[in-house]
Amino acid sequence: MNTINQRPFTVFVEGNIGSGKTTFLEHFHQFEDITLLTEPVDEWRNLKGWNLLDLMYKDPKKWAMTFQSYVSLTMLNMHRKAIPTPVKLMERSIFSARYCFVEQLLRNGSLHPAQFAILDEWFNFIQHQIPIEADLIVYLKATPAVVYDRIKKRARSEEQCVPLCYLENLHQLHEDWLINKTLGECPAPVLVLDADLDHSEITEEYKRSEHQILRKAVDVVMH
Ligand SMILES: Cc1cc2cn([C@H]3C[C@H](O)[C@@H](CO)O3)c(=O)nc2[nH]1
Repeated sequence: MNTINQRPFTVFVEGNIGSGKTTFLEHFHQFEDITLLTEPVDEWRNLKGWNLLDLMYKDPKKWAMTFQSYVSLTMLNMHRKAIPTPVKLMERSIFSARYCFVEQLLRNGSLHPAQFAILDEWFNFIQHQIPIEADLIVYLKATPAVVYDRIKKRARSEEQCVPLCYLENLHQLHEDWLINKTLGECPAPVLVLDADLDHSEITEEYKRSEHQILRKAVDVVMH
């Protein structure tokens, strides 16, 4: 790849909590031409000793603004990270931050409209000042009841209080953003995978995206 000015083929992996994004990314560890950028959850769970994720879930009205402003900073860092490979796979994006999570927190009253307005201004500023491009969005589409069960089994402590209705709302926001195109802008073509499939069947489903992603990687490398 011409590393001077050509950007890598960039894929955002999007989906509800528990839809299998980390598992999907791990499937691509086998390819050396792909750099994987997983969601910086550990940074959100320990910023100078503060677990912002836990604070947000425990008292969203008080901490949602703080948490989402830090999420946006860490996601921006990931978008801007220079990588040596022809393909970059990123877990979520500043787009899902804005159109799924921040939107949800406004609608459920955790963000005051004035706080939302500030986060939206930052999102618009970033959009205009720092071009964030993507070539493909892989949408791990899952049924809310399925991800609810997975979250219980995964047992990430901060998430045990997440109710099914939160996941249903987040699911609908993903659908409106990526499928119905009635919410915000969709920055790339969307490949939908059936994320309800369990571990044994999901590898076949991943292979469907593998072809699209790797073929594009060859294009990037060859031109
Ligand atoms: C971009 C973005 C990711 C993201 C994740 N989360 C939460 C959902 C999960 O419980 C956890 C890890 O994805 O963080 C959030 O509240 N707001 C977010 N915004």
